[in-house]
Parts: sequence; structure tokens; C-alpha cells
Amino acid sequence: MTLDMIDRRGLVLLGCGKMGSAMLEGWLDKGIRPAAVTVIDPYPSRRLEELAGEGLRLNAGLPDNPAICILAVKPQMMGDALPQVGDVARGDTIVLSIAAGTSIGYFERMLGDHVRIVRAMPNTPAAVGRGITAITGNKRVEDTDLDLAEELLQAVGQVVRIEDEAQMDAITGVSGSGPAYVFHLIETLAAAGEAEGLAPELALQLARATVAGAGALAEAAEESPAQLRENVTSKGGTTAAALQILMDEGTGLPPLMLRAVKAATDRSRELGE
Ligand SMILES: NC(=O)c1ccc[n+]([C@@H]2O[C@H](COP(=O)([O-])OP(=O)(O)OC[C@H]3O[C@@H](n4cnc5c(N)ncnc54)[C@H](OP(=O)(O)O)[C@@H]3O)[C@@H](O)[C@H]2O)c1
Ligand code: PRO
Repeated sequence: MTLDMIDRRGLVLLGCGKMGSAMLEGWLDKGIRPAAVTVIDPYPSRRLEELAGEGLRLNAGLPDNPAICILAVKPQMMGDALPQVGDVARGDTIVLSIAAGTSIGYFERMLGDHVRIVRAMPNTPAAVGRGITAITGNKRVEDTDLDLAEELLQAVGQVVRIEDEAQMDAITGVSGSGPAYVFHLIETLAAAGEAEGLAPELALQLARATVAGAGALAEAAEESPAQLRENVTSKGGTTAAALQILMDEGTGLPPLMLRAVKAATDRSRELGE
């Protein structure tokens, strides 16, 4: 129903890079027609040009009062890019920003505090419909607006609603940036396999399938991640030998992950200053 309404009134996407294009593919998959989408991006990808051949409006004028306008440019580019969609502030279009660190207050100052603003933090597994996005809105946003944003974002994965915008920084540090930590885990697990004598392609295949399989099991199983870890760990066996290093309170993953997530969270706060 909601996606029908978006399809009818139109969706504007400002910035269609890694995150914008990941979400766009999900929306097209869910049945939003290319003709309902307007993309503004100075250097469109080949894929966007292909979609323009199917009716997507590329760097064209804005539709009259679109249902939603998604802001997906880098935080540092937002000030330059935003005037291109300033007209959406005249209607009742929902403005949904996915920019890290950039506060609702910033958009209220730039567009006016009468505008319905939703701030969201998605992640790139959205490209395969397995993202998770946190959302929150300003005072102008009504429940039905959040329902619309939620339905749109559910097209690319799970959605959680939060009350306190300040939590967005930590959410960015955990799930927004988190896929990169997991990809780095794959890289380092494969490199460690190579160091133990495995061929590079085999090491990468093992590491990739192990992380993907463990992730799927963690999501599907009723047991906690701690229990699933214990299920792998035989007393006096190989996993216990590795976990002694990985779980070391002083030098293992716990202090390292604390520092990494804190660095991302702090950077999100800085971007908002
Ligand atoms: N990537 C992620 O995992 C992720 C996750 C959550 C949130 N985010 C947020 O999503 C936003 C986009 O990140 P991204 O990783 O997708 O970056 P990106 O790949 O650089 O995408 C941004 C896009 O905006 C375009 N752009 C630059 N200036 C513009 C302008 N004036 N008007 C319209 N478009 C313009 C860029 O074009 P050029 O490349 O030609 O400059 C690029 O295609 C950021 O605010 C980021 O904080 C990203
Ligand atoms: N990518 C963006 C960044 O690195 C925001 C979360 C993931 O700033």
C-alpha cells in the first residue's frame, strides 16, 4: 500500500553512490518502477544510465510533491548538494537522510523546521535485502510518516525505530560501519589461513563461507552467540586454543572492538559538530 503510494507520487534520491544504489536496487526489486524515481548525482553510474533508458529520471527536474526524498550524499557534501532538492520543503514530502553524523537539527536549519525529517542509519547488506536500518523523526513526523519510511526501508532489510537521536552515533559505530569490520574479519581470517600454508583462493573461500554460515546460524538459532561459540569449542581442543588469544581481556577482541566502535561513534559525533 505504502510502496504503491511512493510509486504514484515519486521518490527522489540525492546521491546514488554505494549506499544509495544498494537501496535503489532493493526498491526496484520490490516493484517501485524506475519511472517513479528521480536521481540527482553528478557522475551517474552505467547502471543508472541503463535505468534512465527504462524511465528513471536522471538529473532531471523534481517531481511535484514527491512522497519521499532520500539524502544519500556524504556528510561533507550535504551543504553543497541540499539546495538541489530545496523545493521539496514546499510540499509535504518526507525528507529522509542516511548521512552519518548529520543531525535532524541541521536539516531543520537548512530546510525549515516545518519539514518532516527522518534520520536513518542503514548498512550495505541492504544490497542483498539483508540490511538493518535505525530510524527516528523530528517533531513534524507523524506515525504514518514513520510507517512509510519503515516500509520503504524494510524493502532492503530489518528496521528498528529509536526514540533518542543521540543513539544514532553508537548505532553508526555498530551496524552502519559494522559490515566493514566483518569484511575485515574475512580478510584477516583468509590471510591467517594463507600464513598457515593454504592457497589464497582456498583460504578466502573457507573464510567467506565460515563468516556467512556463522552469521546465518547466529540469526536462525535460538541459542545465544555465546552458546553457539561454546558449541564449537571442545575442551582442550583447537577452538579453545584460538579463543584463549581472541578472548584475552587485555589484548584480544573485546578491548579491540571497544576501541573500534568507540572510534566510529566518536567520529559520527564529530561529523555532527
Ligand atoms: N556506505 C555505507 O556503508 C553507508 C552506511 C550508512 C550510511 N551511509 C551514509 O550514506 C551517505 C552516502 O555514502 P556512500 O558510502 O554511498 O558514499 P558515496 O558512494 O560517495 O555516494 C555519494 C554519492 O553522492 C554523489 N554526490 C556528490 N556530490 C553530489 C551532489 N552535489 N549532488 C548529488 N550527488 C552528489 C557522489 O558522486 P561522486 O562519487 O561522483 O562524487 C556519490 O555518487 C553518506 O552520508 C554516509 O554517511 C553510508
Ligand atoms: N559508512 C559511513 C562512514 O564510513 C557511515 C557508516 C558506514 O562514514
